Amino acid sequence: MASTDGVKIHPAVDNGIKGGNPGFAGGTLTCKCATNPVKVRVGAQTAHNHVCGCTKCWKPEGAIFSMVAVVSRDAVQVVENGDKLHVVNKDAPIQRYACRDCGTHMYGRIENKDHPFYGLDFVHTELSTEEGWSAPEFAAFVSSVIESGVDPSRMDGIRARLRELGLEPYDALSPPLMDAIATHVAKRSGALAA
Ligand SMILES: N[C@@H](CCC(=O)N[C@@H](CS)C(=O)NCC(=O)O)C(=O)O
Ligand SMILES: [Zn+2]
Ligand SMILES: [Zn+2]
Repeated sequence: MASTDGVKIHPAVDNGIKGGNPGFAGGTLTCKCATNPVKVRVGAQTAHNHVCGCTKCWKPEGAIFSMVAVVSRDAVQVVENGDKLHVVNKDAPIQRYACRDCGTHMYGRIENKDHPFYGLDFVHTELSTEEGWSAPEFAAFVSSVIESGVDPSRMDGIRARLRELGLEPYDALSPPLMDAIATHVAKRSGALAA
């Protein structure tokens, strides 16, 4: 068994995971700027919260994983200092709106109506002080942390720690989400009845 001593994943999970509150109805995300922070109101509970090891998702200082959940785009509203937001990469499927001053990603949006997750925005609920957001359920794109410079020799310990936290590690999304994507593709191609 690989040692999990001192393996850090993300501040929101490193000391144990707090359960979400099903009745929770949303809160406000605030960027890291000391003055004039960007504020984004998320007016609903999130779903499919997970930690993501990919290089594209925003991570807090020192973390090797991001924590990211989805919510209906209709529930997401920029309420303060939206002029500071810019899209990190206009060509990516997920357009991530980041604060120009502190770099925090405030929400990610899909504009391609054919994308399996069209209609959902991606948000980092740790940016809110409210409690009750849906808890992370699994770990996605785990092998991708190597692309950010994590030594491959650390992977056994990282996967063991994720399992210890109850975050089953996958190298893409979780099987139910991968199945949902494949079903969407098969219905579009006609391989499955729409
Ligand atoms: N190995 C790649 C994986 C990137 C990736 O596919 N990320 C997933 C999970 S967030 C995705 O859906 N990306 C779409 C996007 O970045 O727009 C990396 O780490 O950069
Ligand atoms: Zn900022
Ligand atoms: Zn990601």
